[in-house]
Amino acid sequence: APPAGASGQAGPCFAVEGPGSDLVCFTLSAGASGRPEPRCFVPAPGRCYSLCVPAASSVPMARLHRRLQQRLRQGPFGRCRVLGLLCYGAQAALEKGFLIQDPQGGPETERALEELLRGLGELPPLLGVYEAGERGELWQCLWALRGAGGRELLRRARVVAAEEPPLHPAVPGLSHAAVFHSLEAARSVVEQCTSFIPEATAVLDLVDKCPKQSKKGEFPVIVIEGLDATGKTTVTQSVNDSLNALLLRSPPACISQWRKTFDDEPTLIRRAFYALGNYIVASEIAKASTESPVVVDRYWHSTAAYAIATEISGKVQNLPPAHHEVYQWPEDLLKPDLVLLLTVSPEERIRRLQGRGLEKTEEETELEANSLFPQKVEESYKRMENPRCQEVDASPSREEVLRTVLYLIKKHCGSL
Ligand SMILES: Nc1ncnc2c1ncn2[C@@H]1O[C@H](COP(=O)(O)OP(=O)(O)OP(=O)(O)O)[C@@H](O)[C@H]1O
Ligand SMILES: Cc1cn([C@H]2C[C@H](O)[C@@H](COP(=O)(O)O)O2)c(=O)[nH]c1=O
Repeated sequence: APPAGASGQAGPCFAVEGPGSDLVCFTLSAGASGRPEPRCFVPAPGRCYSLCVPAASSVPMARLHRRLQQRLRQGPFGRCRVLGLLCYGAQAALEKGFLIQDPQGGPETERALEELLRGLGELPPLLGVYEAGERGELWQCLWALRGAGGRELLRRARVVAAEEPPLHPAVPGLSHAAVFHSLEAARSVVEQCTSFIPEATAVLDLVDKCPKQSKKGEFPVIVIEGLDATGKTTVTQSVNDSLNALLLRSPPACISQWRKTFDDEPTLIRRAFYALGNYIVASEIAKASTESPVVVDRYWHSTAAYAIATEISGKVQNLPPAHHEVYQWPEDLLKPDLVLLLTVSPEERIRRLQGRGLEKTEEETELEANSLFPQKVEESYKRMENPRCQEVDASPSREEVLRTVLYLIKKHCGSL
């Protein structure tokens, strides 16, 4: 079999979220490298496979990745563990894919993967198959699937552990694939969706009708941010009553009926939709703040924080470091005067989520509230800059939280 690269140099690097949410990194080597095998693979008699989709920032590729993700949850893959895989390298753009661990081995999973890949028809289908060598070492065979059921071995390389990169591999691509820093960047993604999401045209029409470069009026604009069930709706409504303000929210009412449609799309498209929503809200703020104070339930900080936390797998430490460009406010988006971040302990948030009695079971609520995701969202909020979020402990009674919030508004925005 051909070695890994003509010069025998190591191939691309891969990162997979392993047990305990640690990022497990591995690379390919032409022969013995002295490095140990990575920890994320199933031992014999299980089998492991991988597949990758290039360029997560392109709409067709993001859709392809989503299709694969959905298919890998069904049918013959039910017994497999499917982990997110990132393929990165010095020159190459980030690729996103999957590591499929079949604990039983056997030919069914490989056959089903071949069939899945051949059915895609948009990419040269490449399938990584992992196999143990004679001394227990691990090899990756990269197969190109050809017509009439044939396949060609492109490379066979030893799988060895790699050091974790200083930045999570998804960080460099965040500004292209998830956190849009201009109206134009988000608009161009949604524009590419008009042929398969009819609602995208309506969203673009609404955005295009908004005056560009909206300017704030003389009244203060206060944004309330925070995780689900931290009390934003409760606070915004009471602040509104107290200040005789106008209440707005992101995404704005005029596009919220299409939210479910965009929520079902790949993150690239979903994030562009939320980003555009903020520009519509900005024009609503501009108008309203000439007449009264404005309170906004979620705005840009939510859009960015949820996007970052979704894209960055693993632990809170994997987030982009403080002061990274993803935490900066977009230059073309109207800025509020004050952003308050409501925080409560995970236990109190569970109580409030359960108190609302929505469709989740107790166990699901606890899992959601204790997972790393809300921690990453909250930490991202705290790293936002210019304007930064001012944290408010929202665990006391409704009345006390309202008093604190009104005090902060008065302090920052003067007499109202
Ligand atoms: N200070 C408080 N003390 C106790 N319960 C509260 C307090 N503030 C809000 N709640 C309750 O917590 C639950 C969640 O509050 P709320 O709906 O205001 O949160 P939210 O942040 O707007 O949530 P979401 O973002 O999911 O819409 C509600 O049942 C609400 O009555
Ligand atoms: C505005 C906005 C929201 N989201 C996410 C955050 C929450 O989990 C849900 C629901 O929010 P809501 O307050 O109940 O409306 O939507 C997001 O990911 N990006 C955004 O810009």
